[in-house]
Amino acid sequence: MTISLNQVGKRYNYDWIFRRFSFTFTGTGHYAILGANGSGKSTLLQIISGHHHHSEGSIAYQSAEGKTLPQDQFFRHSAIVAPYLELVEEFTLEECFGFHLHFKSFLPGLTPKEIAQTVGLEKAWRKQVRNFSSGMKQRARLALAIFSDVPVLLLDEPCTNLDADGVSLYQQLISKYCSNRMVIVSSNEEAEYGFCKERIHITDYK
Ligand SMILES: Nc1ncnc2c1ncn2[C@@H]1O[C@H](COP(=O)(O)OP(=O)(O)OP(=O)(O)O)[C@@H](O)[C@H]1O
Repeated sequence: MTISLNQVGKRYNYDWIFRRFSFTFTGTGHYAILGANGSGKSTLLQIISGHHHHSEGSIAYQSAEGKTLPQDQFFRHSAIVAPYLELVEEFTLEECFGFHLHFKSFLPGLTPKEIAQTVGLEKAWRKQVRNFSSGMKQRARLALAIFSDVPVLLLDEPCTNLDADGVSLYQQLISKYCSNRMVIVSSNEEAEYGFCKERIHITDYK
């Protein structure tokens, strides 16, 4: 997968958040988008994911086979973790995973129950999401994204609400399941993006 941004800018009303952002994300690269609070990291990630529109410039997506993908098809090839993405509160974890499987498959070789176990949620299998702690919800979000069989992972503050064990689990999952996929992390925390060789400072594009 290749994601090419050319002179991309985003404006809210009269305020430009960033401008003239040109960058190509390729293959199995691991990228960190860095910057202070409010600098536009999440906004850039949401533009890449297609959740937000950019105000100027262009974005092109190309599959590994060299086919151009329309922006509205990119979600089929990517998975996102972000604090603002809600899980369905009425579902149990089992139902949550079942619902997710209508849209995306999990990586081969693991059952949903094994995935729940891997992220420490085996006891929550039949519990409604509304009764999860904030850290349990984050573990569920991470599981749904990292175990999705997609070539691109977009991670916005992926360790939000995780305890020390949770952060260590995140790092293990990244190292075990993400070496052969593109990962883009928007973060201020070294523990979240330490594995990313490529660093992008959003403040360079003001
Ligand atoms: N819907 C919106 N309307 C107006 N301004 C917005 C909107 N969404 C975001 N912004 C502004 O865009 C700027 C960038 O926000 P963004 O959430 O991308 O920052 P961030 O770098 O991810 O911050 P943090 O590190 O705090 O998560 C902020 O000034 C924010 O107020």
